[in-house]
Amino acid sequence: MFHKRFRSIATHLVSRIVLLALIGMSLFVSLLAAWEYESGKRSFKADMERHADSSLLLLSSALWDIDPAMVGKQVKWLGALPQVGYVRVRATTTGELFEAGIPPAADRPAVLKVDIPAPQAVKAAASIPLGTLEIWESRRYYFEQIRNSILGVVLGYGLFTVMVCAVVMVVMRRQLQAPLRQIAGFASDLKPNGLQQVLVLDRPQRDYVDEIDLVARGFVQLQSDLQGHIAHLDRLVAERTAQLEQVVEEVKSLSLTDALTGCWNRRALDERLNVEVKRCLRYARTLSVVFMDLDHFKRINDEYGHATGDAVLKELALRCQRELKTQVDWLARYGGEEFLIVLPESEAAQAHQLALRLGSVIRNQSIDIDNLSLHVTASFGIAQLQEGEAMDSFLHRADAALYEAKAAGRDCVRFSGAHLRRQEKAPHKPESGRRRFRKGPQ
Ligand SMILES: Nc1nc2c(ncn2[C@@H]2O[C@H](COP(=O)(O)OP(=O)(O)OP(=O)(O)O)[C@@H](O)[C@H]2O)c(=O)[nH]1
Repeated sequence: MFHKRFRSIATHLVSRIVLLALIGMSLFVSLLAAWEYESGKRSFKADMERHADSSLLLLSSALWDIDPAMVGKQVKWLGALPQVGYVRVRATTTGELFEAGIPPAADRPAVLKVDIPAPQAVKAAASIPLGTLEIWESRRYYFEQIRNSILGVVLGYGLFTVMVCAVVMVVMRRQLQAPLRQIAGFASDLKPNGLQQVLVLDRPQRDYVDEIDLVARGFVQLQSDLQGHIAHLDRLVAERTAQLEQVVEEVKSLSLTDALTGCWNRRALDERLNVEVKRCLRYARTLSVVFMDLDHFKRINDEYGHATGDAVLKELALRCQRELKTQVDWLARYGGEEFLIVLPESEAAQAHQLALRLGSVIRNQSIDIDNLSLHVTASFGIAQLQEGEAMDSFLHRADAALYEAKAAGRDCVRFSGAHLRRQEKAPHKPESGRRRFRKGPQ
């Protein structure tokens, strides 16, 4: 997920503390060095004044007595002081020079320069000074002093910084890093179906809350909100799926149902009859169909209008449905004013009985629409499925039988097949214009 290297907050914080400490220390050390140098110079001068005071008496009498050994000894003693770099005594009368230490650069003035007066006892006789005493500081000594002082400060400062960093690391690890890592691990392991998991942090009980507790509390809230949201979405999906299934069912039903009469349409007929024919052929079951066609329906349309024709068709389908007593028989609108009744497990004789009954119902019961009382008749053609017969041929025979019924003067029933046709009177001459077996609705 992340392509950058990991760097903990504690490390970041510690590096910042170290950087800050270094900057602070540099400033502090610079100031300290300057201060140490100045104060060193001041204390050196005071020191030298003290030593000069104590040496002046000795130097004064030594010069007066012209005792160069004593002067040299005293100069050596002064030069041996660790803070003194160079000491020089020049005798005024003889011009003799006594020195100790390493001579400084020519342009460096002496820190202390004092005249050596004549001893008290002869002061009146010799009013001019017997010589001059000059003292230079030892730079090396003072630089060492400053270095030692800075080293102490640096060590102390460094030690303090290390301790602060260690404390920060420990506190950050315990208080921040460990719980944050735990929260991050919990979050990455969280699955949509495991939102009820509870985040438990390995932290001691305390009587206050901190930022980590707030994050953990936020997590609990987020989980609960997500659970609620998912549950809501699940409900919504279930609701929508049910609605969709209902719509699909309705569409399916509409696609298989005839809108006018409510019985199966031609499409459903083809699907269902095909299955029925195959089933009967495989298990050697009987299957019969009855083609039913209203007689002179065109006249009704022509005389009373299309709407009346529709009402007649609806009524015809209704009467048909009422006569189909068993659950297995079913009715389909084949096209126009033509219907097909499918009778599984029925022989032609049973289909005949049904057709006669239906014919009688249609003939004898007027169809009342508004103020009209219409009397209609229907013709029927029957066929029983033969061994190994295809659906088309089966329907074709039933349609041919209907054609015969029409030709025989209508309002009658005809069978397909010579042996059965004998049961009914031979057909009359067919009327011209009667349609033949069709593959689809007209
Ligand atoms: N009202 C209405 N009429 C329809 C519908 N479908 C087909 N028709 C009509 O049904 C009539 C069928 O006419 P024909 O095929 O000549 O049949 P017929 O007048 O019944 O004559 P025969 O069948 O020979 O007795 C036509 O006038 C079609 O317009 C429909 O859904 N509603």
